[in-house]
Amino acid sequence: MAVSTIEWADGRIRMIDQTLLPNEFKYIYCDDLPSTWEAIKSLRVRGAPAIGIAGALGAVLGIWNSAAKTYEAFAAELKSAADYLVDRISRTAEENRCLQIPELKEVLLAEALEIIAEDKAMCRAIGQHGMALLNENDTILTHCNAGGLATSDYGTALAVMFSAHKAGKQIQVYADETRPLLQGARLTTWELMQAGIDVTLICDNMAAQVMKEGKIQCVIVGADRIAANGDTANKIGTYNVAILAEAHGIPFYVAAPTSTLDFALETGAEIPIEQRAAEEVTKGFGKLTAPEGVKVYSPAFDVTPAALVTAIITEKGIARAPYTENLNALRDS
Ligand SMILES: CSC[C@@H](O)[C@@H](O)C(=O)COP(=O)(O)O
Repeated sequence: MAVSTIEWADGRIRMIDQTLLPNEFKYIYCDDLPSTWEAIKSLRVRGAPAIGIAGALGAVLGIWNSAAKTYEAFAAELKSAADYLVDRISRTAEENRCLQIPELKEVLLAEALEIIAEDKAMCRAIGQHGMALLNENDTILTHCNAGGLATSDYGTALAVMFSAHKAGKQIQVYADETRPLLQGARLTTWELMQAGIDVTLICDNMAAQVMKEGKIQCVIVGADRIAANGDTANKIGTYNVAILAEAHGIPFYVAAPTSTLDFALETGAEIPIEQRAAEEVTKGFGKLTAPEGVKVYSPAFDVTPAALVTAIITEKGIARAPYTENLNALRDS
């Protein structure tokens, strides 16, 4: 994407308010921890990598106006900010505890900016590796938004499409709407259209029919967490798509940075699933679409079993089953 999803702007965090897209393109500014937390919680900034960046910049924000005179007082303030949001910044502070506080603030900001730079490089590398899986004139189905808006600028699943398109490959994309918050409809189609990529929007429940009609050559989705055995957590509905892809003999690819791999988890059964508010289902965008008071169950993510994943595209290369060995080898490469 040409626009920057999240960045540091003179002592504040500037981010695109993704809840307003595609109707309104607006930057918002967070100048303290509560506003940063609110932005993450309300999905103004969303997608695993972009949330990580918001956490790192938020921790810096938490101490930017600190009046602490000693490292100990400064570290206590940073800890309460970083505990809440992120830990890489805390480690950096500990490693630089000999510095004067003003210098330390600059070191921490540099670390947060380095996280953004790493994220950008990671996205580009995923794109380069992934585009080798695409053939001329392929149509790809994607779910949710694993694009520039979910990272610092190029995305993971969408990075593959951006890279292929940039390299001159003719590709088309079908984007699942992605109930209940419509990240596919609002964000993925918007990003792809901005890039000039041919995109068609479908409701989630149309994917089987579209596959049956032979319109899809592969599925590419992002991931929020991947267990050691390759089980993959991503936006709710991803598992449905994987089952449909398997039933139609269509390759199902996951694109994610190696930082998404969590080797502490043997399988996806250990991944906790966030529950979201009932109103996101019954009143998503203002209008009540179910009887008032109806019971709602709304898991935000699901876990696709590794057996349904054809390959995992990372910034270090592409891993295939058996994932436990191959992901390990990739991480250490
Ligand atoms: C590039 S990250 C991929 C994911 O974070 C993405 O597909 C997803 O599940 C986003 O969910 P969201 O709730 O919008 O943050």
